[in-house]
Amino acid sequence: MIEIETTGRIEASIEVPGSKSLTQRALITAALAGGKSRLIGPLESEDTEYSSGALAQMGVTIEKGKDWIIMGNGGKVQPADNPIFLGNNGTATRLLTSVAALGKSAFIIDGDPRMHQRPIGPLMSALKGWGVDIVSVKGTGCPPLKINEKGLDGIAGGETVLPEGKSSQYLSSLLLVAPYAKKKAVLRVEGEVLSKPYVAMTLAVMADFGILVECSKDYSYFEIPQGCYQSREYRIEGDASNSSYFWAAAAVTGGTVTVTNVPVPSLQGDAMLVPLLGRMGCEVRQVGGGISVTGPDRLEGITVDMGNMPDVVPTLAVVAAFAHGKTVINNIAHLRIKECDRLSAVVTELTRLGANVEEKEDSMVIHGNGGQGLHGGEIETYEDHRMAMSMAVAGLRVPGVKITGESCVAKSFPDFWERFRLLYIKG
Ligand SMILES: O=C(O)C1=C[C@@H](OP(=O)(O)O)[C@@H](O)[C@H](O)C1
Ligand SMILES: C=C(OP(=O)(O)O)C(=O)O
Repeated sequence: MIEIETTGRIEASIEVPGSKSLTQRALITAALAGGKSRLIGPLESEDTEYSSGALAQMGVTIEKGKDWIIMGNGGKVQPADNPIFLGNNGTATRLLTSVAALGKSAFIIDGDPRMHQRPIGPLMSALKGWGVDIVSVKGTGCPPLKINEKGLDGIAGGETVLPEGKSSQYLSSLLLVAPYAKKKAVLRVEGEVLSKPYVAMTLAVMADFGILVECSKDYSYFEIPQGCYQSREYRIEGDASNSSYFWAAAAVTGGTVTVTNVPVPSLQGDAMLVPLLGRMGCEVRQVGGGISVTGPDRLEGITVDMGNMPDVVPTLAVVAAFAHGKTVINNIAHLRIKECDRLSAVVTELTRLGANVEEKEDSMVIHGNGGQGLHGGEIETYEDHRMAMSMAVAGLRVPGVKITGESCVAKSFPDFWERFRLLYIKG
């Protein structure tokens, strides 16, 4: 357990580790490329360890130093001797399922008990439409999965339908492997696509590695050309989701924090948290290659649709607890299928600290009164890194906030606590 210390106005400048989403995408495109790629500034964490380990099981050579060197296999995925275990890494589970489907042998994709509750049925259905043999072992539409048990070979391609876009990871997964289908791949998506900026990020990384996808503006239709990714040197942006805790620290203490390595514009949709902090009263500026946030004397509540940036909802909710007036966060039902049921967890833990918060089916309402009446407490983190990191921000203003299960930050930000401590321990 960690107890956070309260502090006055924070003045800090920080370089955050590389983006989890970009690292995993670039790993996959580099692994499927022909030739040698170099990733500059990749994220070293539990989740990226799972992804790179899985790709190594599929025969890809990855040398990890400060940069990562990847020898691409040109799309020739090798058999894995053992099941591929991905913990609670939703991104890798969804993205690498399709990579395994490119292989000619059987694969088992598995994860931890929470991953056994996180759906993947819509992706399975779309892959079946491309001729892939894939089953959910327990018949739950969740992992573990068996792929290619009948000895079918690769992805046939043609047209398929993704029946639901509640996780953008289904769509990213299909797009990343589609160039390697035997016939040109076409993809139709039914229903609203949530977390859209992650799809844009996938398309951008594919383009950077030489594959240009044609699509409709609303992401309901895609045509993916056949081809092979081109190996290259690729620089990973700092992680915007993980920067959010530092920007939020500035917002709630009335100080200034500059994150030096999340650029404007960023490939990461979560960088759009910054304008939301601006709407709440913060001053936001582009500084060199980074973004600076200064907290105001008085934060104001806002109404916002966060369907496109689920991972920074806990951060905004914590800031809202220090604002004046009501903050309504809409369109966030997909928070319920993350590392934990994050919608419910955020409401429960903010309530534990004395905040007035309502949980609705797909939204939450925070009734802020400038942080008055908030008090300390032992925060449960539900093995969810974002719960731990976001609730720590409250402890900068409220005495006695203790974070239990703090090691869960290893998923995306192993040295988070060392860096966060620098905000309140001086010298
Ligand atoms: O593609 C990605 O890298 C991610 C997509 C998002 O998931 P959903 O699309 O399931 O909302 C996000 O929550 C996750 O942390 C990373
Ligand atoms: C939801 C997250 O990750 P994933 O879906 O990859 O487990 C996250 O990092 O907040």
